[in-house]
Amino acid sequence: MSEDHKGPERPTTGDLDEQALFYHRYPRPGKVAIQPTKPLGNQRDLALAYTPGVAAPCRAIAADPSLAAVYTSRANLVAVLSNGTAVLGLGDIGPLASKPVMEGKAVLFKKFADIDVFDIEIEAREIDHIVEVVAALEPTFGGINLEDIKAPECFEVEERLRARMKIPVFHDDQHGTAIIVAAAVRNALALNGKKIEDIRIVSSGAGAAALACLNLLVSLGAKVENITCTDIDGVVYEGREARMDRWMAVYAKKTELRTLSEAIEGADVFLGLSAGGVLKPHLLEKMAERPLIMALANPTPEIMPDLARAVRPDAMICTGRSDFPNQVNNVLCFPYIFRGALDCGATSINEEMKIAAVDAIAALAREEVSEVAAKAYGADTPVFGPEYLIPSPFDPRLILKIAPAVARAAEATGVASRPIEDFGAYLDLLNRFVFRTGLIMKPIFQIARDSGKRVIFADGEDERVLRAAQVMLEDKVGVPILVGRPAVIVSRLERYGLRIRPGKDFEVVNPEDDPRYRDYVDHYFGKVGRKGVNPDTARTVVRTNTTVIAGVAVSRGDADILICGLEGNFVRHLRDIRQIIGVAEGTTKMAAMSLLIGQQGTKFFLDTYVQRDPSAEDLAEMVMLAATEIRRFGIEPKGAFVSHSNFGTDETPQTKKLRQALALVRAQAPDFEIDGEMHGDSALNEAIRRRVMPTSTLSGEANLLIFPNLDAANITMNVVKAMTESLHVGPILLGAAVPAHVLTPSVTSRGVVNIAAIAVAEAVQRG
Ligand SMILES: NC(=O)C1=CN([C@@H]2O[C@H](COP(=O)(O)OP(=O)(O)OC[C@H]3O[C@@H](n4cnc5c(N)ncnc54)[C@H](OP(=O)(O)O)[C@@H]3O)[C@@H](O)[C@H]2O)C=CC1
Ligand SMILES: CC(=O)C(=O)O
Ligand SMILES: [Mg+2]
Repeated sequence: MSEDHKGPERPTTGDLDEQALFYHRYPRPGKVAIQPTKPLGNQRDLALAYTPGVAAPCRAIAADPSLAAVYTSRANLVAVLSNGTAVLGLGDIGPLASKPVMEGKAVLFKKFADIDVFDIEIEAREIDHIVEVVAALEPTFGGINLEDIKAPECFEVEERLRARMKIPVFHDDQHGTAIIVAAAVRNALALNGKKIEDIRIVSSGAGAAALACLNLLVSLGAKVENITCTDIDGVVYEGREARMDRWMAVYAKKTELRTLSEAIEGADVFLGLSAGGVLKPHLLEKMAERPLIMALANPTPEIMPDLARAVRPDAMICTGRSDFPNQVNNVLCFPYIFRGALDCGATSINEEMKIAAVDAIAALAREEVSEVAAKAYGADTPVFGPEYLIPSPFDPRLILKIAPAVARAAEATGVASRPIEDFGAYLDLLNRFVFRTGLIMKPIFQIARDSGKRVIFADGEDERVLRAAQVMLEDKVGVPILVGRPAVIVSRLERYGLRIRPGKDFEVVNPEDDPRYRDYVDHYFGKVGRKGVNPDTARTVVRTNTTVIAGVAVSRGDADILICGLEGNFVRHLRDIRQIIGVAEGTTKMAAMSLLIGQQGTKFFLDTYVQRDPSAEDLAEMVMLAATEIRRFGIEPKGAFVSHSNFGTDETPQTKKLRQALALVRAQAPDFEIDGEMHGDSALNEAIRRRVMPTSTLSGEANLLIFPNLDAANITMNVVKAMTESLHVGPILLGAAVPAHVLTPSVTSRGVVNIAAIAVAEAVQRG
């Protein structure tokens, strides 16, 4: 055990090296560890995981090797393997010193694509030796990611391994880099109007990355005669005596040019995959109009972007670093190309799969950025252009676009040994990984789709609502109506790069100027006139309180659903809804349910926001409302009244209330699986419950937890949410006369879409 929780004080200076050393050292050395995926808590587990039980999967695999994908982690396990001969731009620092980079790649595989990795650093420099070591690893892995092996050895190593192994072998520095470079070049050309067959390219570097990039650009249309390659010895020309190999020789031409300084004259693209600082600013003056400067050496680029920008304000500039725009780095590719390849059991990663990845990445940069993705970009939401040629590595859409495209290409070219049968289900799976809400929300979205139900948003100027409105329109989940000033809405839509426009795509209710204003005031006064509101106040309120405006719209039938609460106080919004919309027929009070979606599962909590101290009758009523709501998710509710008392271990007014509520629910719905009062662990664990109450009418795990009061429900929900990093969907308001929901200010735009879909589904089912 080497965990050191205390450690020294964090570095106080901004020195990146010092901070990086601290990061790598504490609280335990390194960046990765192994995480078991099965329980190992008792003798029985041990007998299954290890001997004698483990013999069963061993025998099965011996009889049918394809079952390794079923009984072991092989199909999701990749080797990140290096001999340390070209570690970033640090050069030949050896395998041991390369380990932090390989651990780093392992983390990226896991974080971005849920792929498990063993980082493997080998002491092997000769091609034969490397090939033998790697080939011998085939039984362990679903794929091999070669990393930081220098040219020219890397080319032959990869060629020979690809021929020998029946799993993907992919040299990331070559192909991962080439895929991103090709996507960035394609998008840059779309902006500067140049054609790939006409552009002149000069490379600094003729190693693994540079040559692979040039090769891919050639296969996409660039002309070999328009490419000049340079390395540490200057221009690669026909007949030169300095280093030359068959891979470089492709680009060696008859030329009098000898230096980068000469070769860069008139170039449209500078491709730097060599070493820090080799491109002097004055050389940029010689490049063609609107050049593309790709200074991709790590950690220090061939030229720093600010120096390049000072000389060539018209240039599009990319680096390999995270601290500048346009990060052209293979991290945008390798997690996802392997995700797609592993998921279809690809036996290799071929040209078609690489080009599918290029297409997907290039197209993604041109799409609008979702709010989830916008978080990846910090304060400013990017819009496709010179400063945003390719997506950020944190863009959650990368996996959704690249992995299926790669898997399809694998299948089309006959290298998929386990073709994906249902791409819709596959996308759901990827979505679940990305958004976690994906699967449980699916039935709701299905009910909501194409319904045409109109959802009015009281906070129509809010960025989250604007983003949600675009998603709703694209996914046909209801028709948004926004309360807000049209000019503000338009300018914000433009700022966030959203395509929808008021009037054309959705309706706006302008609080400052709407022809229905007088009617709305009359309607509102009719609802609240005898509740202490005079006509003057009503006029002011209908100008200024957007929840009231939206409530009146719904009450008059100008909209079907109300969503509010992104700003302000929950209780005040609820008061407006009570006054204008009221409770549903046959219901006495509203309540609020929260849905938490976490790695450990999905749970509904009741009542987390509305009723402070509900009576037994109130509880029974809200449970019945909750059950209807939960069934919309395609889930059969299983309720537990939770308490400090476990099946009568204590007698308090609260426990009596819970028992009465249980009796009332049972009387109304004898088939409802519900029981109580019980401890929280009894609710979630059948074995624990059966020990104290063998005849409990609840089987399995409760999914609806009903609390005796607001404090207990809200506190528990928030603690669970924070401890399990669960996603909160809701609050889902139960019992309003028409679907209406009060969100909380921390909601995300995805949260807005989720609640809108829930409300639309409710409106559809209510008819
Ligand atoms: N942004 C990204 O995603 C990626 C960036 N890279 C970066 O690209 C660079 C090269 O990596 P890789 O191709 O794997 O390594 P290689 O060792 O295979 O190639 C390095 C190339 O750069 C040349 N070179 C080295 N120093 C100079 C110099 N001072 N002037 C001109 N040329 C020079 C080498 O020439 P010679 O052989 O004659 O020494 C060789 O052609 C590294 O900085 C790496 O970090 C690599 C992969 C991905
Ligand atoms: C990014 C990367 O793989 C490199 O610089 O080597
Ligand atoms: Mg590398």
